[in-house]
Amino acid sequence: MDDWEEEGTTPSFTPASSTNEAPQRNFWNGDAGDSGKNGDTWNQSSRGRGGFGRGGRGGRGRGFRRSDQDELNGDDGDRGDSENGFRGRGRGGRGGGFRSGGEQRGRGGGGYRGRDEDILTAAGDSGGAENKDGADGERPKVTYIPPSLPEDEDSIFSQYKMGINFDKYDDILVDVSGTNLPPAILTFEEAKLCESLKNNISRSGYVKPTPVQKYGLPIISAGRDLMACAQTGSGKTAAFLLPILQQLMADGVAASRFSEIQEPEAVIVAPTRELINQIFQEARKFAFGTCVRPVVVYGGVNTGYQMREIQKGCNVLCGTPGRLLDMIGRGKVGMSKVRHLVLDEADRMLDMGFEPDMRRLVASPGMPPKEERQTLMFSATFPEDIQRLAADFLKVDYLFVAVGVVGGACADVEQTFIQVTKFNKRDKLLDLLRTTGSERTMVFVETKRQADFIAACLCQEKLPTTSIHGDREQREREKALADFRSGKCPVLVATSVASRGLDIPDVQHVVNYDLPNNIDDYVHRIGRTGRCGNVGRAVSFYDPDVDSQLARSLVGVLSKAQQEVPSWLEESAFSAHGSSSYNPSGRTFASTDSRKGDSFQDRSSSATTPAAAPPAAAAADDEDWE
Ligand SMILES: Nc1ncnc2c1ncn2[C@@H]1O[C@H](COP(=O)(O)OP(=O)(O)OP(=O)(O)O)[C@@H](O)[C@H]1O
Repeated sequence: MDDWEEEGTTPSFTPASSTNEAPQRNFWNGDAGDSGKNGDTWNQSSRGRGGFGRGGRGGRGRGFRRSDQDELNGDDGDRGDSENGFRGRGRGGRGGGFRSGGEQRGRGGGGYRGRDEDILTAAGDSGGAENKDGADGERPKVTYIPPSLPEDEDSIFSQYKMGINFDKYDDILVDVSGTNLPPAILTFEEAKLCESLKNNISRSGYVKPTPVQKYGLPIISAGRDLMACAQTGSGKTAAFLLPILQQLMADGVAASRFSEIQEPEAVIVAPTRELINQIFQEARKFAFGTCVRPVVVYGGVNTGYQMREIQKGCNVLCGTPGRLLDMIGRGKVGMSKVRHLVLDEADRMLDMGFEPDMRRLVASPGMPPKEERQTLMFSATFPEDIQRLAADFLKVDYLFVAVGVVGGACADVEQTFIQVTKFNKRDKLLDLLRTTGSERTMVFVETKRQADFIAACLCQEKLPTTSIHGDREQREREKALADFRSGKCPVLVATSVASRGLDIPDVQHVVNYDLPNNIDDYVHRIGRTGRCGNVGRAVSFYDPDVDSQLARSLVGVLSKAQQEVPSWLEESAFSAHGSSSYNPSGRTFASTDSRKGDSFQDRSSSATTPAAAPPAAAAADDEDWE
């Protein structure tokens, strides 16, 4: 264990498993840890931009830095079986197949952590479930049982307030491609939902559907497969939950305790524990008062507890991939009744980290083939290469819905950039946070240790701060989120583990202390604010020494969100990539169903509303900036 993480706490920052020495040192301006001088080492090890290229999927700057890899696979990856594990492409992961829990072997336990490295497991992440009752001999049994969820209606239906720009959703261009498109709905009434669902929708404060819901509901109700891309915070979760629940209720499914193996009708997967938990809570809300029972399984929580929850009856199983596969492997859930399979954050679920798990999931015993199930994919970003891969999981005639610019940032987020150096960024952060007062702010950093370090520094400066990252225990992660949500700690320092999907009310501000190394991550991170028609602000620290590879994509995102592009950023983009293909002018719309690149257009019809079809140059333009 790295001494960095062993001791000391701060008034409100208490990373129990990974406490650090920060309070004893003058970290803010001092020379410990990642400050200037030593920061060199720190930064070099953690910001190696060149590492882990994606091969075959280039062009979007989606390379993986060491820390990304670690974060992605260690916890963001959230393979229940491989927390903190290192996972590279094609590492074989779980060893495939479905063994019983007892047979599953440990993940190599322990791990090596050098001073400037995050955890690398000695034996990779092969095999096994996270909680094997100590079977691997080295990992302590996971005992954490999350607190019971509130049962009272007020808590269940606590609402995210619609913002002043909610009605502007109506102006966003929507492009649907594929054949035999079901007509979009304009109101929830048109969706022909059953009474209990309608009541739950109105109790949730939903008055009218967002664009992705207007198109998604009828498409899903018609039984079609769907790939949907819509901006962050625009209601994708309800877009898939409502029609699935409607279908289950119409079919009269009901949870039954009387079966040893539970066979859910719907399976939903998402890449992080917090996100899947959130989706589960949304499902629980919409299913309130009905016979449909959602259950959630994810890593970091006692497996026995989750098995007991499943055994109480399970119609909608929400899970992170590792724990879900573990439950299947243990024979606690069967897949033979699955009619709806949802991949939320689908581009991440099919990215290098999770693709093998997704393939295992669809190949798991009993899982109906794609022709016999409905597969739904949702995200705010959908790179073309991932779309092509996704087609393996979808029926040939799947529909593609693009709300606005595929991969575009939410226009309700005001994006600004500050040029920094590694020597002055901490002071800049402090200056910034001093002006934001008690505004709820998420600060994204690159590494887990950086998260602890910055959080400790901020606490030392009397800014109540907490942190979330993959080295924290699940109990701590959930506590950190709860403290942030409640406002006890209005600043949350996070790694990319918190970049996708989290829907936390009143986050006014996102700070990219370290910019991510790919543009999609940027779009998801800043999407933690400016949700559901609310406005938000994102401030990104741009260090020309390390961030220039992102400049061009950033200019593209800013332009397309009709935001001011700083001239220095434009220059940086220009010089980083040459002038021949540089085109900062943002189009207002681009449908990027990857099938349009080939002969698909001949086979499909395409509807673009409310405005005219995109200009023919749009596709080429899209290529330009990505
Ligand atoms: N029709 C609606 N009316 C009012 N509020 C809504 C509506 N649809 C969704 N919401 C609320 O908007 C918020 C954002 O929705 P959601 O989390 O589903 O966004 P998302 O598109 O999945 O975002 P992300 O891309 O970040 O995952 C939630 O609090 C949700 O309850």
